[in-house]
Amino acid sequence: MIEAVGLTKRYGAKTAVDDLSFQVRPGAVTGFLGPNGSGKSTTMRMVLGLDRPTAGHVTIGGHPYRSLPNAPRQVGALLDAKGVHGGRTARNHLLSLAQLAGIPAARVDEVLGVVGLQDVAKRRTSGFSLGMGQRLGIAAALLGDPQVLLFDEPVNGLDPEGIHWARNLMKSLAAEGRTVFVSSHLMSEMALTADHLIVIGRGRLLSDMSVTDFISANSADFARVRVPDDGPEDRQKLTSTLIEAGGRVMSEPGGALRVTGLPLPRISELAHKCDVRLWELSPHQASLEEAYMRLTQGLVDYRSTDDAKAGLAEPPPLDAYGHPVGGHAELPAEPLEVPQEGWYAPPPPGPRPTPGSGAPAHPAAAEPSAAAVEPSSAATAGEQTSKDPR
Ligand SMILES: Nc1ncnc2c1ncn2[C@@H]1O[C@H](COP(=O)(O)OP(=O)(O)OP(=O)(O)O)[C@@H](O)[C@H]1O
Repeated sequence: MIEAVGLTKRYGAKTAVDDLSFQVRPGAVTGFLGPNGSGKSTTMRMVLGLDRPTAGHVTIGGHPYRSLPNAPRQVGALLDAKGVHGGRTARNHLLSLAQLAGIPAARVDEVLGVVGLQDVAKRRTSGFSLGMGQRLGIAAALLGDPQVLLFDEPVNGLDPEGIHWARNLMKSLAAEGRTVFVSSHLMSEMALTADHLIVIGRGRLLSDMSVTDFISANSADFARVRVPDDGPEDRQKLTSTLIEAGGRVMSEPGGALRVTGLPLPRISELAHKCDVRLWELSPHQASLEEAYMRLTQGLVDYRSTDDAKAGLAEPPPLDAYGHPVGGHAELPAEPLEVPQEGWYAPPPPGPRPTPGSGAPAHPAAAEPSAAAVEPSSAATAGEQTSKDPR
């Protein structure tokens, strides 16, 4: 088992990992998710003794990596598939790692077969594709037949067949009772591979639960409701009615409403009761990808200014004037004031301005924009390949 307690890493003013506590158990694949720069690699380097924590500690089987007897036989890791000596053949690269760790040469041919590189074993690694490099890194991690395995973005560069293979490999390693800790940006991939998820953002723990719990907690059914475009008052009236009936209502980009907590027939009934015509009433399920993006929203360091995925972000609620208010996902529970005039030019928050003061020209405009340790092996895990200049 890997156990982190209060794990913290600062680089000058930058806190890469912030008071992180978690356990990674044997017999399961644990996915380690977070946006770019959220601290996944730094955490893995600290697990492998390549970076020294600023505070807290992390152990494998109760010991810091550096105190483990014959660590390469106990822990295998793929951190950076590019960290291979390009002049060596794949086989020689693995042989040198095996020799350093006292692993018999026969194991090299075994792992080359496991990762499907037996036919290119005598080729220099400088000519390897990204996917071949990843496979070589995975072979290096498996070399010592370790009980604990860490893989940093192992499917990076793999083709669909390779991704499928890597997924099955992780699962079978876990089924053998090993501890498998895999980082990824891809929620969709982790949902298929992992049994347990640890999600971080800006170095902090956001979620630590089984995939099953994550699904039931995050992929709630919802209804999409749309009223005619020329009926903003109807939209408002329906929103108030649905909230009064116990529903949760959120604005979606494009003017639709996302309703949870009420079955479709009840929504239809309520719309009929308050005399609002519907253009759309359809059942949906929030995807895990969407749930993950919502979870990490606001903790993403690098995002394109026109990132289409920003559209998946749940928009904050709107106040009575159509402006976002902080904090909660629902529209305010109080019935909303429906301005009798000027709906298309709602006043900004604060003191009410005089009409025509430059507020958004349409309710939608008032909504938010959418709302290895050298291919790493156990054999090399103790080497100083870290960015941390100690
Ligand atoms: N040696 C270092 N010196 C200074 N800052 C660093 C160093 N290593 C990492 N960082 C910073 O720490 C933060 C976390 O980086 P890290 O590589 O751990 O994130 P990550 O989640 O693995 O990102 P990615 O998914 O992009 O690989 C980033 O802001 C990064 O710039």
